[in-house]
Amino acid sequence: MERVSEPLLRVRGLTLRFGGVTALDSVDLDVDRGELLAVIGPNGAGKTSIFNCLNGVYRPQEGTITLDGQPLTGRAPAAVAALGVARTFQNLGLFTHLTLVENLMLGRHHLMRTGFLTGMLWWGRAKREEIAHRAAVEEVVELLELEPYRHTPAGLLPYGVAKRAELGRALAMEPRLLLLDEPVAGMNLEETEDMARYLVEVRRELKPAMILVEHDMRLVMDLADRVLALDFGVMVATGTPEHIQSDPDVIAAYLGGAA
Ligand SMILES: Nc1ncnc2c1ncn2[C@@H]1O[C@H](COP(=O)(O)OP(=O)(O)OP(=O)(O)O)[C@@H](O)[C@H]1O
Repeated sequence: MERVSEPLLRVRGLTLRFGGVTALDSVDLDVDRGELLAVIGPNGAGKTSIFNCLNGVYRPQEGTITLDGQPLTGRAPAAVAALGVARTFQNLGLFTHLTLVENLMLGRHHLMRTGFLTGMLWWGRAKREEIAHRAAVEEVVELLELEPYRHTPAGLLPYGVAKRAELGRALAMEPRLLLLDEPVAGMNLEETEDMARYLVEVRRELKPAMILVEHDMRLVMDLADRVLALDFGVMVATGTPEHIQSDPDVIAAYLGGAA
Protein backbone atom coordinates (compact mmCIF):
# COMPACT_ATOMS: atom_id res chain seq x y z
CA MET A 1 0.00 0.00 0.00
CA GLU A 2 1.36 3.45 -0.93
CA ARG A 3 2.04 5.71 2.05
CA VAL A 4 0.86 9.30 2.01
CA SER A 5 3.60 10.82 4.19
CA GLU A 6 7.33 10.08 4.33
CA PRO A 7 8.13 7.54 7.08
CA LEU A 8 10.68 8.48 9.75
CA LEU A 9 12.97 5.63 8.70
CA ARG A 10 13.12 4.38 5.15
CA VAL A 11 15.34 1.43 4.18
CA ARG A 12 15.53 0.27 0.58
CA GLY A 13 17.42 -2.62 -0.99
CA LEU A 14 19.68 -3.17 2.02
CA THR A 15 22.23 -5.81 1.10
CA LEU A 16 25.10 -6.92 3.32
CA ARG A 17 27.57 -9.66 2.48
CA PHE A 18 30.38 -11.27 4.46
CA GLY A 19 32.49 -13.08 1.88
CA GLY A 20 30.15 -15.72 0.48
CA VAL A 21 27.44 -15.18 3.12
CA THR A 22 24.58 -12.84 2.26
CA ALA A 23 23.48 -11.63 5.70
CA LEU A 24 20.86 -9.23 4.25
CA ASP A 25 19.39 -9.60 0.79
CA SER A 26 17.64 -6.49 -0.54
CA VAL A 27 15.68 -5.69 2.64
CA ASP A 28 13.08 -2.88 2.52
CA LEU A 29 11.48 -1.45 5.61
CA ASP A 30 9.74 1.69 6.82
CA VAL A 31 9.12 2.88 10.36
CA ASP A 32 6.69 5.71 11.00
CA ARG A 33 6.96 8.22 13.83
CA GLY A 34 5.85 6.56 17.06
CA GLU A 35 5.55 3.15 15.42
CA LEU A 36 6.94 -0.11 16.83
CA LEU A 37 8.22 -2.52 14.18
CA ALA A 38 9.36 -5.94 15.38
CA VAL A 39 11.92 -7.92 13.39
CA ILE A 40 11.75 -11.66 13.92
CA GLY A 41 13.56 -14.65 12.49
CA PRO A 42 15.61 -17.65 13.51
CA ASN A 43 19.27 -17.43 14.59
CA GLY A 44 21.43 -16.06 11.80
CA ALA A 45 18.44 -14.56 9.92
CA GLY A 46 20.10 -11.11 9.82
CA LYS A 47 18.34 -9.24 12.65
CA THR A 48 21.50 -7.98 14.35
CA SER A 49 22.98 -7.15 10.95
CA ILE A 50 20.06 -4.77 10.30
CA PHE A 51 20.83 -2.93 13.55
CA ASN A 52 24.54 -2.81 12.75
CA CYS A 53 23.77 -1.30 9.33
CA LEU A 54 21.30 1.20 10.79
CA ASN A 55 23.73 2.51 13.41
CA GLY A 56 26.78 2.69 11.14
CA VAL A 57 28.76 -0.26 12.55
CA TYR A 58 28.47 -2.24 9.27
CA ARG A 59 28.67 -0.68 5.81
CA PRO A 60 26.15 -2.39 3.53
CA GLN A 61 27.32 -3.09 -0.01
CA GLU A 62 24.01 -1.90 -1.44
CA GLY A 63 20.93 -0.01 -0.40
CA THR A 64 19.87 3.26 1.19
CA ILE A 65 18.88 4.22 4.72
CA THR A 66 17.29 7.60 5.43
CA LEU A 67 16.05 9.10 8.69
CA ASP A 68 13.58 11.90 8.14
CA GLY A 69 14.99 12.26 4.61
CA GLN A 70 18.65 12.46 5.76
CA PRO A 71 20.95 9.67 4.56
CA LEU A 72 22.43 7.47 7.32
CA THR A 73 24.33 5.16 5.00
CA GLY A 74 28.09 5.72 5.25
CA ARG A 75 27.93 7.67 8.52
CA ALA A 76 29.98 6.64 11.55
CA PRO A 77 28.14 5.29 14.64
CA ALA A 78 28.64 8.52 16.64
CA ALA A 79 27.20 10.60 13.79
CA VAL A 80 24.17 8.29 13.54
CA ALA A 81 23.64 8.55 17.31
CA ALA A 82 23.84 12.35 17.08
CA LEU A 83 21.05 12.25 14.49
CA GLY A 84 18.81 10.53 17.04
CA VAL A 85 19.26 6.77 16.66
CA ALA A 86 19.84 5.02 20.00
CA ARG A 87 20.39 1.33 20.57
CA THR A 88 20.22 -1.06 23.48
CA PHE A 89 22.60 -4.00 23.49
CA GLN A 90 21.78 -7.63 24.17
CA ASN A 91 24.83 -7.87 26.44
CA LEU A 92 24.34 -4.46 28.01
CA GLY A 93 26.26 -1.33 27.01
CA LEU A 94 26.69 -0.01 30.56
CA PHE A 95 29.95 1.01 32.22
CA THR A 96 29.95 -1.36 35.17
CA HIS A 97 32.01 0.83 37.53
CA LEU A 98 29.88 3.94 37.00
CA THR A 99 26.61 4.51 38.84
CA LEU A 100 23.31 4.20 37.06
CA VAL A 101 22.85 7.99 36.90
CA GLU A 102 26.40 8.45 35.57
CA ASN A 103 25.66 5.93 32.83
CA LEU A 104 22.51 7.81 31.88
CA MET A 105 24.39 11.12 31.87
CA LEU A 106 26.90 9.59 29.44
CA GLY A 107 23.96 8.73 27.21
CA ARG A 108 23.40 12.47 26.85
CA HIS A 109 26.97 13.21 25.89
CA HIS A 110 26.15 13.99 22.26
CA LEU A 111 23.55 16.54 23.39
CA MET A 112 26.04 18.47 25.54
CA ARG A 113 27.18 21.61 23.79
CA THR A 114 29.53 23.09 26.34
CA GLY A 115 33.04 21.71 25.90
CA PHE A 116 35.78 21.88 28.51
CA LEU A 117 37.21 25.24 27.41
CA THR A 118 33.90 27.00 26.85
CA GLY A 119 32.83 25.48 30.15
CA MET A 120 35.68 27.31 31.88
CA LEU A 121 34.92 30.58 30.10
CA TRP A 122 31.17 30.37 30.53
CA TRP A 123 30.83 28.66 33.86
CA GLY A 124 27.23 29.79 34.33
CA ARG A 125 26.14 28.34 31.00
CA ALA A 126 27.89 25.02 31.69
CA LYS A 127 26.18 24.83 35.07
CA ARG A 128 22.75 25.54 33.57
CA GLU A 129 23.35 22.91 30.91
CA GLU A 130 24.36 20.36 33.52
CA ILE A 131 21.20 21.08 35.55
CA ALA A 132 19.05 20.61 32.43
CA HIS A 133 20.79 17.30 31.60
CA ARG A 134 20.36 16.04 35.17
CA ALA A 135 16.65 16.91 35.02
CA ALA A 136 16.26 14.97 31.75
CA VAL A 137 18.03 11.96 33.28
CA GLU A 138 15.81 12.14 36.37
CA GLU A 139 12.74 11.97 34.11
CA VAL A 140 14.00 8.70 32.67
CA VAL A 141 14.87 7.40 36.16
CA GLU A 142 11.33 8.17 37.28
CA LEU A 143 9.65 6.72 34.18
CA LEU A 144 11.52 3.42 34.56
CA GLU A 145 11.22 3.43 38.37
CA LEU A 146 14.98 3.27 38.85
CA GLU A 147 15.13 5.63 41.87
CA PRO A 148 16.34 3.01 44.38
CA TYR A 149 19.34 2.23 42.15
CA ARG A 150 20.34 5.79 41.28
CA HIS A 151 23.79 5.57 42.93
CA THR A 152 24.41 1.84 42.45
CA PRO A 153 27.37 0.90 40.21
CA ALA A 154 25.86 -0.64 37.06
CA GLY A 155 27.90 -3.82 37.58
CA LEU A 156 26.06 -4.50 40.86
CA LEU A 157 22.51 -4.12 39.49
CA PRO A 158 20.29 -7.23 39.45
CA TYR A 159 19.98 -8.52 35.85
CA GLY A 160 16.40 -7.34 35.21
CA VAL A 161 17.22 -3.87 36.57
CA ALA A 162 20.42 -3.70 34.49
CA LYS A 163 18.37 -4.40 31.35
CA ARG A 164 16.02 -1.57 32.38
CA ALA A 165 19.02 0.70 33.01
CA GLU A 166 20.26 -0.18 29.52
CA LEU A 167 16.90 0.96 28.16
CA GLY A 168 17.25 4.12 30.27
CA ARG A 169 20.71 4.84 28.87
CA ALA A 170 19.30 4.72 25.34
CA LEU A 171 16.26 6.84 26.29
CA ALA A 172 18.47 9.47 27.92
CA MET A 173 19.73 10.19 24.39
CA GLU A 174 16.20 11.41 23.52
CA PRO A 175 16.15 9.20 20.43
CA ARG A 176 13.85 9.66 17.48
CA LEU A 177 14.46 6.00 16.65
CA LEU A 178 15.17 3.42 19.35
CA LEU A 179 16.67 0.05 18.41
CA LEU A 180 15.91 -2.61 21.02
CA ASP A 181 18.14 -5.67 20.79
CA GLU A 182 16.46 -8.53 22.68
CA PRO A 183 15.36 -6.50 25.72
CA VAL A 184 14.02 -9.56 27.56
CA ALA A 185 16.71 -12.09 26.65
CA GLY A 186 17.62 -14.17 29.71
CA MET A 187 14.73 -12.81 31.78
CA ASN A 188 12.26 -14.87 33.79
CA LEU A 189 8.51 -14.46 33.24
CA GLU A 190 8.07 -11.80 35.92
CA GLU A 191 11.01 -9.72 34.66
CA THR A 192 9.70 -10.06 31.09
CA GLU A 193 6.25 -8.82 32.12
CA ASP A 194 7.85 -5.89 33.95
CA MET A 195 9.88 -4.95 30.88
CA ALA A 196 6.77 -5.16 28.67
CA ARG A 197 5.00 -2.79 31.05
CA TYR A 198 7.92 -0.30 30.94
CA LEU A 199 8.03 -0.44 27.15
CA VAL A 200 4.32 0.38 27.02
CA GLU A 201 4.98 3.33 29.38
CA VAL A 202 7.89 4.53 27.22
CA ARG A 203 5.67 4.47 24.15
CA ARG A 204 2.90 6.36 25.90
CA GLU A 205 5.14 9.01 27.48
CA LEU A 206 7.99 9.52 24.99
CA LYS A 207 6.59 8.11 21.73
CA PRO A 208 9.88 7.22 20.01
CA ALA A 209 9.75 5.11 16.87
CA MET A 210 11.14 1.67 17.76
CA ILE A 211 12.51 -1.42 16.12
CA LEU A 212 12.37 -4.46 18.36
CA VAL A 213 14.47 -7.55 17.72
CA GLU A 214 13.24 -10.27 20.04
CA HIS A 215 12.85 -14.04 20.18
CA ASP A 216 10.02 -13.87 22.77
CA MET A 217 7.02 -14.17 20.44
CA ARG A 218 4.47 -13.21 23.07
CA LEU A 219 6.24 -9.93 23.69
CA VAL A 220 6.51 -9.29 19.95
CA MET A 221 2.86 -10.01 19.28
CA ASP A 222 1.72 -7.96 22.29
CA LEU A 223 3.79 -4.86 21.55
CA ALA A 224 4.37 -4.58 17.80
CA ASP A 225 2.30 -2.49 15.41
CA ARG A 226 3.90 -4.35 12.51
CA VAL A 227 6.20 -7.35 12.22
CA LEU A 228 8.88 -8.12 9.63
CA ALA A 229 9.88 -11.77 9.37
CA LEU A 230 13.34 -12.58 7.99
CA ASP A 231 14.98 -15.85 7.02
CA PHE A 232 18.55 -16.10 5.70
CA GLY A 233 18.56 -12.34 5.17
CA VAL A 234 15.44 -12.42 2.99
CA MET A 235 12.11 -10.82 3.90
CA VAL A 236 9.58 -13.64 4.25
CA ALA A 237 6.56 -11.64 5.35
CA THR A 238 5.57 -8.29 6.77
CA GLY A 239 2.30 -7.18 8.32
CA THR A 240 0.32 -6.79 11.52
CA PRO A 241 0.95 -9.30 14.33
CA GLU A 242 -2.40 -10.98 13.46
CA HIS A 243 -1.39 -11.29 9.81
CA ILE A 244 2.07 -12.63 10.66
CA GLN A 245 0.69 -15.16 13.15
CA SER A 246 -1.55 -16.63 10.48
CA ASP A 247 0.96 -16.53 7.60
CA PRO A 248 1.74 -20.17 6.71
CA ASP A 249 5.37 -19.43 5.72
CA VAL A 250 5.99 -17.67 9.03
CA ILE A 251 4.31 -20.40 11.03
CA ALA A 252 6.50 -22.97 9.30
CA ALA A 253 9.73 -21.01 9.65
CA TYR A 254 9.45 -19.27 13.01
CA LEU A 255 6.49 -19.91 15.20
CA GLY A 256 6.39 -23.69 15.05
CA GLY A 257 8.88 -24.23 17.85
CA ALA A 258 8.27 -21.03 19.80
CA ALA A 259 4.49 -20.68 20.13
N1 LIG B 1 30.96 -9.93 11.45
C1 LIG B 1 30.54 -10.98 10.73
N2 LIG B 1 31.38 -11.69 9.97
C2 LIG B 1 30.94 -12.73 9.23
N3 LIG B 1 29.66 -13.14 9.19
C3 LIG B 1 28.77 -12.48 9.93
C4 LIG B 1 29.15 -11.36 10.75
N4 LIG B 1 28.03 -10.87 11.38
C5 LIG B 1 27.03 -11.67 10.97
N5 LIG B 1 27.45 -12.61 10.12
C6 LIG B 1 26.64 -13.64 9.45
O1 LIG B 1 25.50 -12.99 8.91
C7 LIG B 1 24.33 -13.79 9.08
C8 LIG B 1 23.30 -12.97 9.87
O2 LIG B 1 23.74 -12.83 11.24
P1 LIG B 1 22.99 -11.95 12.32
O3 LIG B 1 23.86 -11.93 13.53
O4 LIG B 1 22.59 -10.67 11.72
O5 LIG B 1 21.69 -12.84 12.59
P2 LIG B 1 20.62 -12.71 13.77
O6 LIG B 1 19.28 -12.86 13.12
O7 LIG B 1 20.86 -11.47 14.55
O8 LIG B 1 20.92 -13.97 14.68
P3 LIG B 1 20.67 -14.18 16.28
O9 LIG B 1 19.19 -14.36 16.47
O10 LIG B 1 21.42 -15.45 16.57
O11 LIG B 1 21.23 -12.99 17.00
C9 LIG B 1 24.78 -15.06 9.77
O12 LIG B 1 24.98 -16.04 8.79
C10 LIG B 1 26.07 -14.67 10.44
O13 LIG B 1 26.93 -15.77 10.59
